[in-house]
Parts: sequence; C-alpha cells; structure tokens
Amino acid sequence: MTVVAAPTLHVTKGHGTQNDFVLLDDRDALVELSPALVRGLADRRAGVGGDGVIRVVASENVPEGVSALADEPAARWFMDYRNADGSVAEMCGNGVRVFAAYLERLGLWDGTGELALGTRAGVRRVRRVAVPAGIGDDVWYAVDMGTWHLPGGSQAVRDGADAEVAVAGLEVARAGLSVDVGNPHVVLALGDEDELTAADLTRAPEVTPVPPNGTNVELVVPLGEHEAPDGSLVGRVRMRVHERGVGETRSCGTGACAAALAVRTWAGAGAPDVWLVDVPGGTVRVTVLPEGHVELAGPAVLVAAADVDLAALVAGR
Ligand SMILES: N[C@@H](CCC[C@H](N)C(=O)O)C(=O)O
Repeated sequence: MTVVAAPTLHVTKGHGTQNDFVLLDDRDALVELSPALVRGLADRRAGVGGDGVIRVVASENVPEGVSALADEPAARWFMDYRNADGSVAEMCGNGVRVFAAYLERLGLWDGTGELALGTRAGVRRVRRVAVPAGIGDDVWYAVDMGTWHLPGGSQAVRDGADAEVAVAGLEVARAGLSVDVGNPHVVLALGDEDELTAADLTRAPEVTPVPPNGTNVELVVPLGEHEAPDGSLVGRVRMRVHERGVGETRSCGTGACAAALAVRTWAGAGAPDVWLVDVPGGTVRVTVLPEGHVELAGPAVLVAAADVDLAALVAGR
C-alpha cells in the first residue's frame, strides 16, 4: 500500500439508502488508491467500513481515456468509484448522489442548477429535487443516468430473459434479464416476498451464461401500480441485490434502475414510466426519460469524518 501524500488520510463516510461509502478528497490525484488501500478503508472491522470507496479527482488530473470528460468541459470533478474488494466499477448510482452531497460539503458545488460530473461510464448530471411525500426527510438528488440497454443493445426485447440464475435458498434456477445501465446487471422476478426473504445472498448467485466481466444480480418482486395525484401511474417493486465486488448490499442505485427497467419491460405496453423501488435501506425513485435515458432519485447523507492512520490500517489487516 503506497501513499504519496501523508501518513494520515482524511475521509468522510456517507450513504445513499444505506449503500455506504468512504469518500476522499484527492483532487490533485496524489493518493495511490491501490486495491489494498481500498480494501483496508472498506473493511468493517479493521478499517472505516463501506460497500465502496469514492475519490474526488479534478477532471484535469484524470488519465485520458478514463471517461468522456474531454467532450464535457463543464464536468470539473471525476467520481473515481471502487468496490469494497478493490475492483474498479464503471458506475455507482447511489454513489453519484453521495458524491454530489460531498462536493457540496467541500464547497465545490453550491447545490443549485445542474452538476455535471465525470464517471467511467461517461458524464452524469445531478440536481437537487424535492423529497416525495412520505419518504423521509433527507435531501434528495436526481441523476440522469444516461442511456440503458437490454440484450443486443436495444431497449426492447422479444424474450423477457437471456440468462439462467441459480440463487442459494431457492429450489429452482430462474430466468433473468440482462440490463446495462453503465454497469452490468441481471434481474430476476421472484414469485412473492417469502421467496425474496428465503434467498441466501451470502453467496453470489450463479449466472449462466457466465457474464465476461461479472455482474450485479437483482431479485425483485413487483408490488403493483398506483395512481399519483396527477393521475399518472407509478409502479412499485421490492428488491434485494448481490453486488459484484461487494456481496449483498442494502441498496444499489444502478440495480434499482435495472430492476425498474426489467419489470417495465415484462409488463409491456402501458406500463408506468415512474417506479418506486423499495430496498432494505430505503426507497429510491426511477423514471424512464425520453431519448432512452433513465433517472435515479434518492437521498444522500454524510454521517462522519475521520483521519485514518494508514500505518495502523496496514497493521490491522
Ligand atoms: N452500489 C452501486 C453500484 C456499485 C458498482 C457495482 N458493485 C459494480 O461492480 O458494478 C450503485 O448504487 O449503483
């Protein structure tokens, strides 16, 4: 574990619907964020603890080719996201909101208008939004998550499944639908909430054919639809997730988008464009936007700040 800057690292802890992250401000890209350092910071016993680590880097310090920043000079800040096992992921939906809250805390965004930020999946745009009635009182952010894709790169499929998924605790393998929202997901619908509870996600679900770069897996139970005050339809699903590079987490923003998109696809014509996704850590809202985009909205909370003694972090593992 080599760190150029200092023997201590100032970090902040935050979460979005209890998908939790260790955040660091390394705008000059001085910290060598090795997989070992990420694993140490994310360690829930010998480190700070989190599902992932997120680093703020000024766009001009991001190596060329990492994101589409060259096309978007307004994206001054790059979200360098790592999973708890030290692996790099293209995108993190809950992470983007927490990253925006962290930029506000650092005085790098004033919370007004639209914040463009760089990610490995391209530029994402964030804005503060009103909290939907009855869903807590944390500050909410909405993120345009860009374009999404079903198998074959399209936004419509003839068959509702392209994979078979075996989940511990469930007797028979289920059909799953791959959804790409910047990172890979496979979504499978379960019969009822008892099955959702019975699923054992301490082990990674086995997906066939094996996705070449691994995948996140979402188990969903559709909960029906209701009418919003403006007369439009809102769908609701309950979800559990096993994240690539992490394990079961209490929420996954990209996973919520994938879950809503899969259920909407299975529901066919006339299905709602707005979905509430209930996860163990809370509720997020997914909206299918025009031009093939999808939006994720939900809370972001910063809960603590700490100075990490890097020598102790190494010694403790
Ligand atoms: N929790 C995230 C997704 C993080 C990345 C994922 N584990 C992967 O490897 O693709 C979210 O909120 O989207």
